[in-house]
Amino acid sequence: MQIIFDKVNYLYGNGTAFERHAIKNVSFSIEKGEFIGLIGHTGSGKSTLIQHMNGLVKATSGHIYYNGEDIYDPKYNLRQLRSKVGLVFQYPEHQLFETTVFKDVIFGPKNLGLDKLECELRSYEALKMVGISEDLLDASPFELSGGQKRRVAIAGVLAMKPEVLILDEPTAGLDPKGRDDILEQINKLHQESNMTIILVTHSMEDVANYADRLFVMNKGELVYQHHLKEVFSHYKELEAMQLAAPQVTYVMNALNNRGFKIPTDATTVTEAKEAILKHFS
Ligand SMILES: Nc1ncnc2c1ncn2[C@@H]1O[C@H](COP(=O)(O)OP(=O)(O)OP(=O)(O)O)[C@@H](O)[C@H]1O
Repeated sequence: MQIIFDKVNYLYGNGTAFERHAIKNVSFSIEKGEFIGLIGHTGSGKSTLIQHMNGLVKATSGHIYYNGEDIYDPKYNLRQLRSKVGLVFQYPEHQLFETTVFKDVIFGPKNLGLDKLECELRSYEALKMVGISEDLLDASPFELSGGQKRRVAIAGVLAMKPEVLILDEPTAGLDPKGRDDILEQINKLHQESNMTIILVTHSMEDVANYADRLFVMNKGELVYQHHLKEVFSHYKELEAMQLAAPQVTYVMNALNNRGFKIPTDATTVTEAKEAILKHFS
């Protein structure tokens, strides 16, 4: 699996008085098994960018390659791309509509035209992956808690067996426990099945805990696409984009500025604790 964007531009309302240049000359590649955190201020273009990845939105100019194939080639099978690149929208539970949890999850694989047994197996597997227990399979999705509903919605995408899972703000509106549960499940999927994950979030702490590389969007441009530690070392530039590094980056830099020669690249509380203990022992 590989996704390549080559100088992609997108204009909403192209050629009209309402024209808006939402994606500006964006180029990158994503390899199999990466966990990418995608961050950026409101309106920076994150949602527009991810909708290019499964062909929902077509670039105004530029090229996108999936496994080396140009997705804008007239012969390219976009339907197949959509089953390989699973997109979980913000508040996906708003799209639950079936009478039972199981019927909702099996809807996607059925739509792919797979045989009944395969659809059922995939649905059981997907529900297991997101931690929904068997006693809930016949429940109405509307009887579930907010976190459970969201997990059912994610299972519906996983049942299509995507190679890439893109999640747009999967923790929005959940309580702290619901947030942690969802992120842990996503991380487990990444670790156990080496699934490529693209996580859109406003939380630096979330990306610091889980992502390998960080994509930072600012006013339609992709300004960083590096390893976490590299990006957070530019915390002053991030602030200028109305973003911030994780709290520990500030603590470590403040300690350093006061003469404690501690490495400043810790991104999680655990790493910071270890660096501080090492310094003082
Ligand atoms: N349907 C649309 N028509 C016109 N302009 C749009 C449309 N959707 C988004 N935009 C504009 O395109 C730009 C990028 O929007 P986008 O939703 O991709 O940003 P975002 O980073 O995902 O924001 P958020 O964090 O609020 O979800 C913004 O300036 C937005 O106003």
